[in-house]
Amino acid sequence: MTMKVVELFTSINGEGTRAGELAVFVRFQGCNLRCSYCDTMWANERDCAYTELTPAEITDRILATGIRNVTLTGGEPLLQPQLTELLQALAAHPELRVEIETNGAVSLAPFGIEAPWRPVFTMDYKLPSSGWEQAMVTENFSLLEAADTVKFVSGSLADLERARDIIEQYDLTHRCHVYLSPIFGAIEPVAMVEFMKQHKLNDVRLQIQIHKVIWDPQKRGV
Ligand SMILES: C[S@@+](CC[C@H](N)C(=O)[O-])C[C@H]1O[C@@H](n2cnc3c(N)ncnc32)[C@H](O)[C@@H]1O
Ligand SMILES: Nc1nc2[nH]cc(C(=O)O)c2c(=O)[nH]1
Ligand code: SF4
Ligand SMILES: [Mg+2]
Repeated sequence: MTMKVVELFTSINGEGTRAGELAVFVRFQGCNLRCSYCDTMWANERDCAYTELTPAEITDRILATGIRNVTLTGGEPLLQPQLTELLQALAAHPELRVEIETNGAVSLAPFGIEAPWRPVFTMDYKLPSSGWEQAMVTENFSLLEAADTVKFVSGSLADLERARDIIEQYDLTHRCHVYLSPIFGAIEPVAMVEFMKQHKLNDVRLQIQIHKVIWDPQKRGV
């Protein structure tokens, strides 16, 4: 069995707790959502170009880069049937730090909660602008740990209000990292800072996708 890889590249991580550090990215094909703002919609299409690789081959390619931070993304990486096998193969190399970007619409329960190969999760909570809030699996919040992150990608004040409600309702700042990130180009970051100040959002971080500042925002493989 193989996994569908649409991109495998090294860059700086533009998002999350290791933003600014080098990371190797593995982007998988296919997603169960179609967020209005998705910047990798091409990777979601069934007929997009992908390479079929086994977990062992992906592990070899990651090791060959010499980079220790690994980000598994997509598309939606939790939909790959061999993900657990890949996580187990990567865990055999303890120098690797593995993180998964996931959309909040797939249960985290099968993915290594309490297992030695558990990765760090960055989980989105899809806000109204995405069009997919109804798909959120809120049971996932109780499976998150201190090293994990919940990210709210926001495009309006209504989104920010909703994010604030969810942070409060699930007491997220006491559970894990909490990030607000603008839908690129849709909302002025300054408006997000004003919102944070107005509501005294302690322990919440604003995050801007660094790679879209460094490179053309449409550029792939960076
Ligand atoms: C492309 S998704 C892939 C992983 C997974 N499907 C998810 O949604 O988390 C990776 C991250 O990019 C974010 N993202 C996608 N399009 C964006 C945009 N236009 N502006 C800001 N963030 C965006 C997503 O919200 C998610 O946090
Ligand atoms: N440089 C860079 N950093 C990223 N961090 C998360 C990404 C993603 O698409 O999940 C991403 C990405 O696409 N590029
Ligand atoms: S869940 Fe992630 S990959 Fe899927 S459409 Fe939304 S942003 Fe794009
Ligand atoms: Mg991206």
